[in-house]
Amino acid sequence: MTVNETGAKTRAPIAGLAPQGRTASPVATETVIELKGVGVHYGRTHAVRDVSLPVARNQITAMIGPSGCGKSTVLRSINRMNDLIPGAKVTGEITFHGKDIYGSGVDPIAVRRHIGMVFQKANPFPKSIFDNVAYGLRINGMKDNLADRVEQALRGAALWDEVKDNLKKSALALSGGQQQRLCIARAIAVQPEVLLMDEPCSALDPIATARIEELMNELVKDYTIVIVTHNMQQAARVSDATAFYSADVDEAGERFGFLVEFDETQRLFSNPADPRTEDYITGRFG
Ligand SMILES: Nc1ncnc2c1ncn2[C@@H]1O[C@H](COP(=O)(O)OP(=O)(O)OP(=O)(O)O)[C@@H](O)[C@H]1O
Repeated sequence: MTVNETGAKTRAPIAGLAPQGRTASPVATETVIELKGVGVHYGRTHAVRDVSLPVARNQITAMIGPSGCGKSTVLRSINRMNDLIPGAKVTGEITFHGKDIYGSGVDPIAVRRHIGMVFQKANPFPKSIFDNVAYGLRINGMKDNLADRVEQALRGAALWDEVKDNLKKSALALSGGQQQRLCIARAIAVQPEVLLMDEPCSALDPIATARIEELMNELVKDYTIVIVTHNMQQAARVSDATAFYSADVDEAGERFGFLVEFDETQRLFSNPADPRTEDYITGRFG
């Protein structure tokens, strides 16, 4: 991977993105997840409207945009985390390998096992390092070779060398960056296919942030990643595709978020199709 003058990384282009594919919903050939006309209500508020985009396998898809435009809301809809928020309702369709994750009979817990999540603030359980990583394995009945699985997850999260002699120590004694990598280990322990990351570095210093970004570049070889970030430079550095969201007010005076543009990261940052994207990435927004 290299970084061009816009700061955007240049890895293999997203399969299937046509050169003229400048619409909000270009088609990726190796689509793992697809959002089609997705909207999210919180009670009577239609907070996010009509989002359509594909998420390509073994790519990092970033979601950027101003505060309150619905990035986290959309992210949470991808593994049914919004189900846990009273009054939240998702409309439209979200497919995982072509299957509607909101279809009747689909178990949201099974969805979350395949599509894991890492949150903004590291949230280890008040348990040992080992038990944090083993937690999901135990509740998912993946108890065979538990120690090996925990070790593999900690290695995968680039934390093993730092904690291997202290696995019984409380996870809460780790630094913030280590705690976030522990949460990544906990998420990957159950071998999901997709990792959703909601501003995973926003509480971290630049060194810990760089380690997580490095780690993402490793993880994407095995996982498909969707990241929400406030940090445009981070989106440019780590992602392959970027979705830019914004917010507007409808005729009834209600504020709502929507997708402005989705494209390969390099192109979105160097030659955005929509003037609203350009205003945002050049700092002229608002
Ligand atoms: N649990 C909730 N209950 C009610 N409204 C919510 C809830 N979570 C988010 N919202 C509303 O949905 C809209 C989108 O919020 P969301 O947090 O998804 O945006 P965001 O782009 O991720 O913002 P930020 O960058 O500040 O995290 C906002 O108007 C917000 O107030």
